[in-house]
Parts: sequence; C-alpha cells; structure tokens
Amino acid sequence: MSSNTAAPIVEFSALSHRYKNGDSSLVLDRLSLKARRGEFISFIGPSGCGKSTLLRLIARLLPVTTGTLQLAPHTEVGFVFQDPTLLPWLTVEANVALPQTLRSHSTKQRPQTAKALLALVRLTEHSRAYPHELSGGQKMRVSIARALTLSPQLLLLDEPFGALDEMTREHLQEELLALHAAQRWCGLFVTHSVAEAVFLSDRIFIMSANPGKLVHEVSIKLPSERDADTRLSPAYQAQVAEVSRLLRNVETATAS
Ligand SMILES: Nc1ncnc2c1ncn2[C@@H]1O[C@H](COP(=O)(O)OP(=O)(O)OP(=O)(O)O)[C@@H](O)[C@H]1O
Repeated sequence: MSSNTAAPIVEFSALSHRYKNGDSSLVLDRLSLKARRGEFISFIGPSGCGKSTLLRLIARLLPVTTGTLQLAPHTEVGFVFQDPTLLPWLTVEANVALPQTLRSHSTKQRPQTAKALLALVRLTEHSRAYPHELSGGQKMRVSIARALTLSPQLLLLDEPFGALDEMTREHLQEELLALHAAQRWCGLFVTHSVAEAVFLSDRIFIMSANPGKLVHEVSIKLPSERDADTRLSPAYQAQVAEVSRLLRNVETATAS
C-alpha cells in the first residue's frame, strides 16, 4: 500500500517518556518508528503500556524530553479520541467545521468543507441535527469527519471504536478504510482488538508494558482492498491467529 522510499510523515527514535506528576516510572522505553504517507499502522498491547501516551507525544500534546520525534514539514495532524467529544450546542455540520472555525491562521492544505466530509461519512441527512439526536456510531462518524477537516497528512486514532457494538464497529472499520484509500493520510491507530488491527493495518506493532516497548512488528499481507468478505478469508484468520499468539506471549511475560 505504501512505498518504502517515500519520506516519512512521522519518525521517532529512542523515544522515552515519564510523567512528572505520576510515580515518575518509565512509561515508554526507547521507541523507534518511521511511518510514511498512505500507511496504516496499529498499536496493540496490554492496558497501561503507553499507547495513548505515544499518540499524545506525536500530537505534541505532551512534550518530548527523551529521544527524537519529527514530523514532515507542514504536517497537519488530526486526532480522533475514543469519546466523540462533540459540542452539544452545535449542529453536526458546525461540529465538523469547528477546527476551521477555531483556526486563526491559514493552513498549507486546503480545508475540506463540512458538507463534503459529511457526504463521505454518510451523514448528509443529519447535518442539521444535534449530537444528542445521533447514535454512537453516527457520533463517531462526525468525530472522524471533524478530524479530517483540516486535510491532515497524519491521522491519530485512539481506540475510536472501543465503545461501539460489534456490527457498528465493523461497518465503521470498512468506512475508515474507504476514507483512507481515498485520502491517503498516514493512520496511527490504537486498539485492543486484534481482529480490528489486522483488518485495518499494513503493519501492527505489539507493545509490552512496564515499561512500554515496541516488541513485535507484524506486516499484514492482505490485499489492500478489504471488505466484509476479507474477515472470512483464511489469510485474514491466519494473521489474526499470529498476532493473537504474539500478544498473548507479551501479556504472559508482562504479568509474570
Ligand atoms: N497524565 C498522566 N499522568 C501520570 N501518569 C499517567 C498519565 N496518563 C497516563 N499515565 C500512566 O502512564 C501509563 C500509560 O498510560 P496510557 O494511557 O498511555 O496507556 P494505554 O496503553 O493507552 O492504556 P489503555 O490500553 O488502558 O488505554 C499508565 O501507567 C498510566 O497510569
């Protein structure tokens, strides 16, 4: 899906992190990675291994104190949180347009219109609705559309589908892949679901905890066009089994 020769959108090397206000133990221990345009990469690992911390560092919501972290020049970053975090007093369309409304300076990238994004996430008919009138899956679609408003080259997704039922979750995974195929941002995705990570990703990083490390990298060798039938294919199921086994080993080692 991606070329290995393209310049990285994000690159970090020997990236470590301690929270100063916490017990100051090491949360992330010397993580290194290069991610390129068009790549979809997932992070999976035991609870507390530092997945969210990693995304916050990449988004510059936390300061980098140890190691290096570089984004390609003029990289716009979008962030999708587990909670859709919509403003209840704004319509769906105004929520999607919010980053543009708040942005005081112009971006290099041309922003996408809220209307176009709502069409992409199949919510045109709900553009004048308020968040409380939407289902959980619809709210998450709005949240994704909002994150794409400033045409990011890098999209960070922190367990966005964790709170959704299985059916909705699978639909949204398919929609996310379609958006990715159309827009070719680099996606960094945190999840607890092996099946979800395999379905979405080009590469999966399995993390260990205490401290958090990238311990295994698995390349997903499935056709780039994936749909509901992909989940039934032996190749997909074999990769789910492979990642599950590696994750179980990591969790056993972490627990002991
Ligand atoms: N703001 C903070 N201050 C102090 N410690 C924190 C803070 N945020 C997270 N931590 C600690 O850092 C470690 C990693 O947390 P993080 O949320 O990054 O893990 P995670 O892998 O995303 O967890 P989960 O899978 O449960 O969401 C945990 O031990 C957590 O308690």
